[in-house]
Amino acid sequence: MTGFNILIAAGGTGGHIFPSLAIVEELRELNPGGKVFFVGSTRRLEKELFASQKLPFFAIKARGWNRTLDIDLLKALVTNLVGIWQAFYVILKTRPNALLCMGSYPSLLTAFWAKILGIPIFVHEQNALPGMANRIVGRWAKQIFVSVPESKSHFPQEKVIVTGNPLRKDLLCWKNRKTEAREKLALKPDNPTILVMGGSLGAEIINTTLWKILDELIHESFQILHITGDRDFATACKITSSERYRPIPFSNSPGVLYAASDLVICRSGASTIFELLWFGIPSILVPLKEAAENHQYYNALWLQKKQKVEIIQEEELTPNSLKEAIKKLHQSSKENTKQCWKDQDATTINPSLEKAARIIAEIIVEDLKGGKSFE
Ligand SMILES: CC(=O)N[C@H]1[C@@H](OP(=O)(O)OP(=O)(O)OC[C@H]2O[C@@H](n3ccc(=O)[nH]c3=O)[C@H](O)[C@@H]2O)O[C@H](CO)[C@@H](O)[C@@H]1O
Repeated sequence: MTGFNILIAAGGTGGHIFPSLAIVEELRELNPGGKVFFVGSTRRLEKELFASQKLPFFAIKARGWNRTLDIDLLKALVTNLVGIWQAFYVILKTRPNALLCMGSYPSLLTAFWAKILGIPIFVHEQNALPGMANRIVGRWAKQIFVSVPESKSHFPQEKVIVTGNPLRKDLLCWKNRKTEAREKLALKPDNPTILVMGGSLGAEIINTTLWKILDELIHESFQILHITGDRDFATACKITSSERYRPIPFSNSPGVLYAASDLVICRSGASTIFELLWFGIPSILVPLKEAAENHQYYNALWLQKKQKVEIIQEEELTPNSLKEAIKKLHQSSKENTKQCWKDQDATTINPSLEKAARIIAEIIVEDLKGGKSFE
């Protein structure tokens, strides 16, 4: 038995890629001798991420389209025509026994060939409101894994399994380790600590609003860990000389940053939401308004039902509204428990988070053992 070739289509943003990396960690154990390949978009994030993990990666062209007859539709058509042949090349080159689609347009183009060639397709959807690519691919899929039950109704029900959202081991292992995390980061052990981040690409609007209240926060003894994204990092380094402010361009291991923090200010992409749930950290969420069909807002509402969340819509994000939200969460934490800012450890709200990657990998491998392969 030499193992199976599995092709994972995950592109565009970290939100599709990071859960797939968690699944790969499990596939390595369950599918020894097998190979995992990735196909995604031509963005820099993917190339760098997969190269750093030494994972074989193919970049193909793909993009979404408007449903109106205009020049944009023509451009999309040309791009996707090129992409679809690139996807065919990837399939020929990797000869996969199965395709796992994590969402995004490259996965749609790759799934098109898998469907024609009879390669079993699996889908994982991270968001409460599924994206268009996954909604289409879901019709061709053998099994659909979803992070939350709320997205079930958008897919053929009989194929759906609610698995939770796969999180990387390197992140899972930092739960309930605040003291150690602060030591590792050389932070003060008792000062309230805020982690500020955008999605996988950073968020300019969050960065600039934070900078306007930074002096006040520092003065009130907050320590701030700020993932700025590459673009704003140089500016962030010049904002203050206070050692209570730590700008970071991007972190390959955000687990330690979450673990050290009492409050997170961020976007509400799916992976971020589940990471907040895992750590049980109160958060201020600023949903990305231009995200398809406003799905980040629905992600934020979903988390709000489970734990302390203040939602600030982009048009309402001002230095004042941000300050008020921080004050509110800080205050309520202090009232709830005297220890709160020190040891606000998560209760395990969703135990499947720990197992999501394993469950998905197991189902795919077991299915392949019983099924026929593409040779
Ligand atoms: C613009 C857009 O359409 N964004 C979508 C994209 O989000 P996007 O990739 O921005 O956001 P997610 O919250 O899903 O994922 C971000 C991931 O990046 C990681 N991270 C971030 C910063 C850092 O320095 N290091 C690091 O590892 C986070 O830990 C997290 O795992 O995919 C998500 C999942 O389909 C969607 O919900 C988002 O709406």
